[in-house]
Amino acid sequence: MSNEALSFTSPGAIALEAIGLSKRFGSFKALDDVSLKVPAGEFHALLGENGAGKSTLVKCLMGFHRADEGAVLLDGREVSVRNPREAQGLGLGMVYQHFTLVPSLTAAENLVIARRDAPAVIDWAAERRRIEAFLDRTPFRVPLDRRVGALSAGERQKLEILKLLYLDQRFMILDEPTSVLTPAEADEILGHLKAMTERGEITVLMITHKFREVQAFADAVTVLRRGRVVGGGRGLSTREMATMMVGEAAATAGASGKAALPERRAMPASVGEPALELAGLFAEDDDGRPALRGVSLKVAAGEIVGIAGVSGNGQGALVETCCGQRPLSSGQMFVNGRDFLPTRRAFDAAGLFVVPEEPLKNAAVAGMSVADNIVFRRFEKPPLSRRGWWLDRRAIRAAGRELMTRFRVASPSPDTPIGALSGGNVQRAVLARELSAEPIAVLIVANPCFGLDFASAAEIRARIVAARNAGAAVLLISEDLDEVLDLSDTVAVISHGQIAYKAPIAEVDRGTIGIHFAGGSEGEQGAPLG
Ligand SMILES: Nc1ncnc2c1ncn2[C@@H]1O[C@H](COP(=O)(O)OP(=O)(O)OP(=O)(O)O)[C@@H](O)[C@H]1O
Repeated sequence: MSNEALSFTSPGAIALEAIGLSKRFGSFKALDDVSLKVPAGEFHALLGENGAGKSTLVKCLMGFHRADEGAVLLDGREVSVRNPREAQGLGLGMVYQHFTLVPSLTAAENLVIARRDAPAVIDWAAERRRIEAFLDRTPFRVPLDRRVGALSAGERQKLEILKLLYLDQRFMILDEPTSVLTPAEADEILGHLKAMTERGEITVLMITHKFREVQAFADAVTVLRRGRVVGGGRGLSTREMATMMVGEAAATAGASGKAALPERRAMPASVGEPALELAGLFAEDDDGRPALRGVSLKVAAGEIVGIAGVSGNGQGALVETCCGQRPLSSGQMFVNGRDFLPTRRAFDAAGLFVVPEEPLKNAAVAGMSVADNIVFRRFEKPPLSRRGWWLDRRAIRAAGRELMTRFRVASPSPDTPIGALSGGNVQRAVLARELSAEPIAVLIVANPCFGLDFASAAEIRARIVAARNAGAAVLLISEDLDEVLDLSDTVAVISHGQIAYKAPIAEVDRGTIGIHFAGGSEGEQGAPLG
């Protein structure tokens, strides 16, 4: 396979240098003269706020995009990477935010089919020996015979990395590799990678928004801002990195992620009907297995109930059933004491708003413009439409533009298809649509800050608390335990499709939550808390 191409690089870690890379999308310059040097065996972090150009840069390195200008050197020799296959042949591999494994195959089968030189007729016994010998040389352990669909998120992420190592990728690009992991899983995986860099076996370039990980694992950082390199180096403090990313004033407001939270107004003392009540929800996943097994929960007006848990314990199904995207096998949902059936009309009548996770997939139309996506829920109402059917394009554009400014959605124009925005900006646009409505009686949000840079995360969390202060009942479902602990009045843990624990925030301690997390998803060894 790649041996020929790899022959000019040294046997261990590969050094990479990008010189003066520029990339335009139409008239928009996503990368402007970006240079980056990652010596062999370095663990290098790539930072930048949402839309700064991080993904564009690594996509140019991996051959998904062709840079308009600039050069890439591997071990000092210029290479031309025209597509990801060529990147693979040169020893460049990438771990994506989403998993790329085949869920119905076992871990071992996934490794075999990943090989570019996999034979048409596979000698499974020989392959097995080869994989076991390979695994002996790596620190990562995964159950080889288990179907990937039954692996925990941590095990899947290890397998993604093993796949690259199996393919002899010795320059590894990681795009927010820990976003689906518990802090302990993240530390384990990054710790192994760090040790491998120290032994000179691989080089790592990691995109992350987590300063803690940068401080703990990275040897050096490069910071991008609006498509340009604005700083970097070794031994930088969190504050120095934050300032490079967003500028002095914003860094002061948001570096801790907590500073910007508005003061909480006391919850109304009279506890009448809960604004949202879930009563014994049962639902199945796509394979007909139980996903929700009797979820019951009440959320009062002016309260945030935060549901924590290890990824894959029913969070997705819970949000989907509340949105009407997954049928209930049994159970009932009440809003303000009335039976609620999730139809478009019922959402508006009840003042119920939902921000699901992966908003581009679940809450936006990728090919439609940013402005249209933002005003989606108000199309047929004045002033965006007259007599309920005549759409006023100019008013839609103006309303879209106004919300884009308020929620700081960075887009070349209101007419740009939302699918072309960076992940963080899609998130902001969907939040702009759901959080700008008045009044919000019930707000359901899932992983609202997933993939957001620290300043944006602080801003979004502040908006959620503001909605609560204004009287909304908020159901927050988040895999970020710190987020749940920072925002919630009441904390619950979901495990195996059931609410395993629930307590007011004042009575919650991380140890108790850890015990309830530990019943986590299949294959999970418990999910210790960081
Ligand atoms: N295919 C494309 N067409 C048009 N514009 C694009 C395209 N891909 C990226 N962009 C724009 O380039 C800019 C940089 O996007 P990029 O995805 O590289 O940012 P990022 O730093 O990775 O952000 P995030 O942290 O939110 O993932 C954004 O303004 C984005 O809208």
